[in-house]
Amino acid sequence: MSSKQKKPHVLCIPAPAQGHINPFLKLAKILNSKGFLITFVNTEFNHQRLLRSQGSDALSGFPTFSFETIPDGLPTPENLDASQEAVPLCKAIDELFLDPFRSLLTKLSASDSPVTYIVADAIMGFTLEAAKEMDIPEILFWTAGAASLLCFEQYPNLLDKGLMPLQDSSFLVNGYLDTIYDCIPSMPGIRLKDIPPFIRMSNPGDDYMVEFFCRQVERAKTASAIIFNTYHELESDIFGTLSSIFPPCYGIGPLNFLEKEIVHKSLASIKSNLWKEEIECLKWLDSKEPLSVIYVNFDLVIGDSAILPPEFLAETNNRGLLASWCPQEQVLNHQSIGGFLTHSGWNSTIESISSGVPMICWPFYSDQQPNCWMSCNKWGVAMDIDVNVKSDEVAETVIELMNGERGKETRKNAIKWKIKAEEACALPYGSSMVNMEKLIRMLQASP
Ligand SMILES: O=c1ccn([C@@H]2O[C@H](COP(=O)(O)OP(=O)(O)O[C@H]3O[C@H](CO)[C@@H](O)[C@H](O)[C@H]3O)[C@@H](O)[C@H]2O)c(=O)[nH]1
Repeated sequence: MSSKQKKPHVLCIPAPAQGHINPFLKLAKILNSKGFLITFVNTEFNHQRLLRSQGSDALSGFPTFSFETIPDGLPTPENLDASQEAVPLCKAIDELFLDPFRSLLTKLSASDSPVTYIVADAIMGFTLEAAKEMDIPEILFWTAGAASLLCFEQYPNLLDKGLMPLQDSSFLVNGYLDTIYDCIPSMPGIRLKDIPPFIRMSNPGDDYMVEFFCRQVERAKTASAIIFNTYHELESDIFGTLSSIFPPCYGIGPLNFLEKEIVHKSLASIKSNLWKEEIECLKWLDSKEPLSVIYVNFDLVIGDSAILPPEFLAETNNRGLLASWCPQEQVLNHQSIGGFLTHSGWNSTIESISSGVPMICWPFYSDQQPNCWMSCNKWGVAMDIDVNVKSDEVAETVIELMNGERGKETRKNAIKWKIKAEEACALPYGSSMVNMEKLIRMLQASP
């Protein structure tokens, strides 16, 4: 047997969206640097997007790291650079992905180096079925924060208790959503409005997402382990509650820190941005005073670029810069950045925490509401913005974060959690480093 054949072979399969591909690719590069053969599976649509944004050679020529694709079964959208919509994508995942995934596994099984372990996105629960059929062990990766998994796990309880869905849309604004929901022991004080909002109103799209998440959460209970891009100290009590409901759960993040520590330089050209990065913004930031810039990114590129009113452009000319896709981790680590106005996607949250940058959270949907709640209430690293906010309140919050007393406190907390994140990723006994070693031993132990 050649040395290549002796290597354990891990297949990594993220859900087909930017916020899932990013942490998965970091994990895959870490595992590859630790000696694993890697097959990374994207949808054909996203693979083509990666080739367009990264260059046609960027993903090939790595002897132990290869990319494979499966079709998503969806019609090709008109705008090839738009995010795919959540409901049709989740339906496709549930109904169309299993067969092509099975065929891919069969093909790889017949090769010189069959797959020895699968690491699948927790919302790609269908993979567990194929893995079972082919007797390949599987670990799940929940790419959001650990707290959000607990919130989704509450969906059946919320329905059983009749707390959700709301009777009608008046309940969205009559104060009902401020009701404290005291059923999650490690999240005391969480309100109904902080629960992922698919469950609020009954309509075909949201009802589907509720069913989808209930199914994925139930399946996740049957995996051999679940990993998270978070660190134990950040969510220690949440991990305590998770352990009574789910298989062993491990925080192995922030992955951007472990990536820096472990990944071989030879893998540097493998990147996950689906959009081309506009790196010129870094030069612009160089010209700004320390802690003077607020970075705003909502990361919701669904249609064409936003059209901003000319008054806004005139007002911000010379003191603002608009970019459509930036190197976010570098931006957050730039000394001129004093705050981050974010939609509270988990990657943005953990990247901001690991850069010591305080946030203003303006969550849109899904796990973003619990991420916002944790950021503001548990970690004190953010201030939140209400959905029905007026522009002068946004301005007030930004000024408070950048210059006010509350802002100072929030920045102090953000720096504290950044230091704890560094400690979690430190060799040899940081909690995430130890968990990563556990994961590696698990993946090596497969038949
Ligand atoms: O100009 C940009 C904008 C974003 N990013 C990166 O893109 C990722 C965005 O991820 P995230 O902040 O998690 O947002 P979404 O893409 O919206 O993430 C989806 O997936 C996440 C992980 O499961 C969930 O937490 C979110 O709710 C869900 O919308 C991050 O790594 C950013 O660094 C850039 O590099 N440049």
